[in-house]
Amino acid sequence: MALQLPPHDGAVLSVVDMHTGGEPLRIVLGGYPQVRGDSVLSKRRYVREHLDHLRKALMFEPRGHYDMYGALIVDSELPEADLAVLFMHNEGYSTMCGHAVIALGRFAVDYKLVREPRSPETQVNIHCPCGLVRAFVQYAAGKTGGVRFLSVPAFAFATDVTVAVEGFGEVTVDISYGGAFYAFVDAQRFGLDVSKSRTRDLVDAATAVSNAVKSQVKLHHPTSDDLAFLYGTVLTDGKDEFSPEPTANVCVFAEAQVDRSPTGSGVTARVALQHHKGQIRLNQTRTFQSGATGSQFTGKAVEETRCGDFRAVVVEVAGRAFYTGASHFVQEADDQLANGFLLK
Ligand SMILES: O=C(O)[C@H]1NCC[C@@H]1O
Repeated sequence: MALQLPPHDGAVLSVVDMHTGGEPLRIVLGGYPQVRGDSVLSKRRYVREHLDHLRKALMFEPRGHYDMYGALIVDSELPEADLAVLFMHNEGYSTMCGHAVIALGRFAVDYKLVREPRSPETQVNIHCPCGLVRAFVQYAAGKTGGVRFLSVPAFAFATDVTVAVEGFGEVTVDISYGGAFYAFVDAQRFGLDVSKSRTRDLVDAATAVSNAVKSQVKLHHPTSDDLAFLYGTVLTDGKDEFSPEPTANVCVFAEAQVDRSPTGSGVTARVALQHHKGQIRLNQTRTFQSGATGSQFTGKAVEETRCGDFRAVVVEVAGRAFYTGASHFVQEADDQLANGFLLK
């Protein structure tokens, strides 16, 4: 039987679903009204204020789930951008998402959002809320493959910051920026192992750290106040000194959401931190592994630069994304749960 839309009221939301290292990405193809704003950051504010019901419809149950992630493609104000994107998750809208950039790089080539694709790599300039991110998509014989991207300048914001964490006492964290701010802590501090412990225990510890940092540390970003918030906490295996062996981490972001991938923006921030501490040199490639799924990204600092007063680096992250499907989502006017719900 051919796919036929079921009875519905109102707009149909069409999406393509992908995953990068296990982390979902639901890309909106159609059904959103026009997103107003003269910059990507103002568009991010607009969707938060006017279109948040659509985020909930797509991210929450029954169409999504607690840990769903999405991308809405919008117009960019930058002439060099091929597309701009707003990221969405269980709590709102992030400023950077590496796993999404890896998926969107492929998507942009496959869905012809860029000029003629080139072998061996096609460049896709993706304007994220944090700034312009340059993605390079492997392309051969008409097929897209792995993606590497150069993110916005990343920097260590503060190291060895002691915060009082509810249930755990004083904890010393590092805070670093990779398009979004993260706190970093060795999971051993909580008697946990990022690859073996129960996800619920990792989430509880990471969430307690995020709450403490949010309430006790004032963040700022040189270019915009919209970027100055803590996105999450990355628990690590503590293996920060350079080694050819992978190092594992788990990222808990937004409202206790768990990244299945090694977290592209987290890897960016972690490489910046390692470079700041002299644990990794320019152009040394490190492998980062998700404690959740074992999936891997590579990361390396490729250039020293500045971001305001901060000494920063440009970090390259690489990984692979895959398609999982495409859907048309509908709502019925008399469905009391049509707007979505989450089980906590
Ligand atoms: O890869 C990343 O950067 C992201 N994945 C989910 C949380 C982060 O935005």
